[in-house]
Amino acid sequence: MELRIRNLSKTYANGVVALDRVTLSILPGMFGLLGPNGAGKSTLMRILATLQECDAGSVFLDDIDVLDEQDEVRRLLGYLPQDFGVYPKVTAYELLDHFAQLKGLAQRGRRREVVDGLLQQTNLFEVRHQKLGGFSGGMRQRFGIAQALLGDPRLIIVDEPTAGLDPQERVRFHNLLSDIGDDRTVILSTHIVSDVADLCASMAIINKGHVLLCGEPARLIEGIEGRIWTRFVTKQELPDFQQRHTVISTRLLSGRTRIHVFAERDPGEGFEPIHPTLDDVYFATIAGRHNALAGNC
Ligand SMILES: Nc1ncnc2c1ncn2[C@@H]1O[C@H](COP(=O)(O)OP(=O)(O)OP(=O)(O)O)[C@@H](O)[C@H]1O
Repeated sequence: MELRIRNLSKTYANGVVALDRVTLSILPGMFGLLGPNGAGKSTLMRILATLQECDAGSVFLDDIDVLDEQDEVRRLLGYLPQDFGVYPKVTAYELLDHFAQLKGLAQRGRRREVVDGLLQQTNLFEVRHQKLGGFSGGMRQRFGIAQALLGDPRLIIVDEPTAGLDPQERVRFHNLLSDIGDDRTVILSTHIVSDVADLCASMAIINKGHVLLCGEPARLIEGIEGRIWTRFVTKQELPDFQQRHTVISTRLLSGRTRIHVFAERDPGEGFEPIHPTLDDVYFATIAGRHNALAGNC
């Protein structure tokens, strides 16, 4: 299903503008919503999940008015919130079975089939009789996906799902998300660039409530080819380079500081050109240096 968000705005009672005329079109497949903490991602996800009201704008899922026809949307929606809590003293099977009942799966045999199927799909079948309190972060997140998939939703929203996962769990979780994104619309909100680079066919970067950039990751990377330059600097040299160049990122590499700068032409001073990555797209955009390619959001 296609999700069309138009001029969506939200200001909290304390005056914080969390979303400012956000406009995005999201097609089936995996869509990455990338932005730093506080960018407005969770606010947007909660509004799309019908859990929070906006001040202005419209959202349509095909021809369903998301802001108005909430029951209809909830039937089609799976949501994994950022702060997904579980009851520590019940088992994975028991809690999923409980959620399935809440979703309206009344018939016991059918419910068992669905619950077993989801536990298998999320690789939790072997541990289904263990208490959720003993689950690792990765297992909990996979359980979160299992509950989000109840009712076979067409739109799935996952909010910062990989934060805190170890590398192995992250890969496992990525594989799971990639499977479910095959035939559904999945929105992945994250501040981790590699989540989007690994998984998403299309993406947007959001900061301070504004959509700064959107498009296909590969195209966006092509768009800054030839404009990212790198060199090592000492810690003492760094402030001077930051003053004279548009330094978009600094990273320690084997104890030395490697900087990336955004520049239309060779900045000299020993800088070398490099092939950009999605990290460079992200940091250049957040630094306010790269919004010429906003594309058709
Ligand atoms: N209930 C609230 N009342 C007031 N301000 C809020 C509320 N919820 C969020 N904010 C503020 O709105 C802005 C956007 O927050 P939001 O949680 O949507 O961002 P985010 O991109 O999801 O960041 P994070 O990853 O830290 O959750 C932030 O400045 C935040 O402090």
